[in-house]
Amino acid sequence: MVIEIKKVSFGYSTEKVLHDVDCVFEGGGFYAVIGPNGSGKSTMIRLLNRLLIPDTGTVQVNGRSVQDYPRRFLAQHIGYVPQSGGSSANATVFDTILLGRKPHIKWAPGKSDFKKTVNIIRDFSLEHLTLRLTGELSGGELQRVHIARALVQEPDVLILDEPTSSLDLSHQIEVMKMLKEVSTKGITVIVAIHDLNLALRYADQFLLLRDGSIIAMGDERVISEQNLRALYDVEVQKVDVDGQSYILPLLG
Ligand SMILES: Nc1ncnc2c1ncn2[C@@H]1O[C@H](COP(=O)(O)OP(=O)(O)OP(=O)(O)O)[C@@H](O)[C@H]1O
Repeated sequence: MVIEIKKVSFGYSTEKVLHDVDCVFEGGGFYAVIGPNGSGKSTMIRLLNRLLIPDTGTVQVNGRSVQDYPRRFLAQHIGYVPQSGGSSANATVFDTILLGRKPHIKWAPGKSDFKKTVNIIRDFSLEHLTLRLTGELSGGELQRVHIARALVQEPDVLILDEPTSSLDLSHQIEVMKMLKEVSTKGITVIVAIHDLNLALRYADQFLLLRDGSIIAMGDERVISEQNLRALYDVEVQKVDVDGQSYILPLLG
């Protein structure tokens, strides 16, 4: 599934937040959207599944405007995990994750919906929490539950807004590895993320947003010292350790 943003501008009020944004997300890529606070990352990814509508320009899914698709189609094919994880009713972890199957269920969950739910719970090692209410979880546990719910939906495109923001180091790696794995199976993964080193390690395409405009897009070479200085006004060094690039901020 290919998603294309064509000459999109958007503002919540008269002031524009995105200016003439043009970019293509190809099927199976792992895209990291990077930029300072308020640069428009969340806004941009919310346009992809029609949570927001462009003021000008279009968002196209497989060559057709996203506005022309029925809601159910988008729910089946595009998964979205908002920044805060999204509100969920105070249901059990099991029911919350099972809800990810909702776009595929006619009137009641079938055997395969339960099986997929059990499998994803195992993949995320959430077995000990299945009967816990979501309101009783820690921020990181809840974030993993919401990512599991998005994965059980089996979308073609998975959009996540800062999916590792509440996670400890080992769970950050677990989640990014899992996203990498699903992208290798052909699912397009798009994450807004502040952690440049996690992005560099797992994503394969990078989109740099500054003040609502894309200043660079491409492979890991766009995460350059020069571009990061332009983005954050901070001096950094890009270093190589055993063939893997890392960004080292030079703290003043
Ligand atoms: N619902 C809203 N109503 C009005 N303005 C908004 C709304 N949501 C975001 N904005 C504004 O739009 C701009 C872009 O916000 P956005 O959330 O897209 O940035 P971001 O790059 O995701 O930031 P962060 O890294 O802090 O999450 C900001 O100036 C923000 O204040």
